[in-house]
Amino acid sequence: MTPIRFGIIGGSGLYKMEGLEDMREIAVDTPYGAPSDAIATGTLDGVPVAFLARHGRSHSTLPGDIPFRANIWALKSLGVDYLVSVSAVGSLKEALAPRHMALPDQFIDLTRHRAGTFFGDGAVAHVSLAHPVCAALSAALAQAFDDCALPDAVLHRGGTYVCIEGPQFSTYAESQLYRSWDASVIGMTNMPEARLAREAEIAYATLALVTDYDCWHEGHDAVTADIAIGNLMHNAANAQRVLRACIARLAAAPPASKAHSALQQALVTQPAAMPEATRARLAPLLKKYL
Ligand SMILES: CSC[C@H]1O[C@H](OP(=O)(O)O)[C@H](O)[C@@H]1O
Ligand SMILES: Nc1ncnc2[nH]cnc12
Repeated sequence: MTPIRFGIIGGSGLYKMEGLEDMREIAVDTPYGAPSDAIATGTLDGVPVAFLARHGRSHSTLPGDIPFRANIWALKSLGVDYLVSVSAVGSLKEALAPRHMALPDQFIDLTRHRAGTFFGDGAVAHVSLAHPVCAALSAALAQAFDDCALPDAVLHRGGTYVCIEGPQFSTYAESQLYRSWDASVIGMTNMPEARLAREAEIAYATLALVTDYDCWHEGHDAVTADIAIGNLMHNAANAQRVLRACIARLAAAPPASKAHSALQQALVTQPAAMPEATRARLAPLLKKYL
């Protein structure tokens, strides 16, 4: 099968990709079970793309129950090496208002109960997460945003995304704590997604859609799911346009990404020394190192 290099994970409010032609749904079986949903493959303006709804198309999976390893493994096995994650986020800064967009470039991972690595079972690797977002992919998203010239749309470049376990939103004290860390946005899903993408040598970047001011802002009600989804619906069409423009840019000139060689200096156990079953499980990740 021809590799599908460009992947999109849609979060809250983004359950399908508009404009996907010759669409086929693929139920990928992985060593980590089934992904969140069937993966929709097709072409966007002639470019092969794979789309996956992170919580399932009917939004029935909690953030902590998302099969992150199955999702990333499945996309990797299709050939994805550039992955754009779309996520609803709360704002931790006055300047990032609801309905703005942001391109976070750092994460603080406060999740507690999620499987966060493909390695283990006789295979040791330590990838670098110093720069968890692919700068080139994020730049392509920023350029795509400019290409679209969306009236009234605002994009913030950079910033730190705090990933909480959820599913409850934060307490006021927690929200103030994250603000004191100078974090920009808060969500429940980008970790361990970003760390697994790095282990799979997939360039990863998040297009964050600001839906609320969490619960710290005196002039705004504390976030509820209804508030978040309501604001997101206003932004979903814009997000789809930015994604489409981004894919066109990437296809025209796929940028170099350090993520594509993340395992080169990370593998401690050589594949030949790994148990056969582990090597088989990691095959899509290790292919070029075997
Ligand atoms: C419905 S608001 C809370 C929900 O939205 C975000 O999900 P995603 O990143 O998939 O858009 C947030 O992390 C929560 O899961
Ligand atoms: N305030 C918030 N906290 C966590 N996840 C969110 N997703 C959207 N808004 C959020």
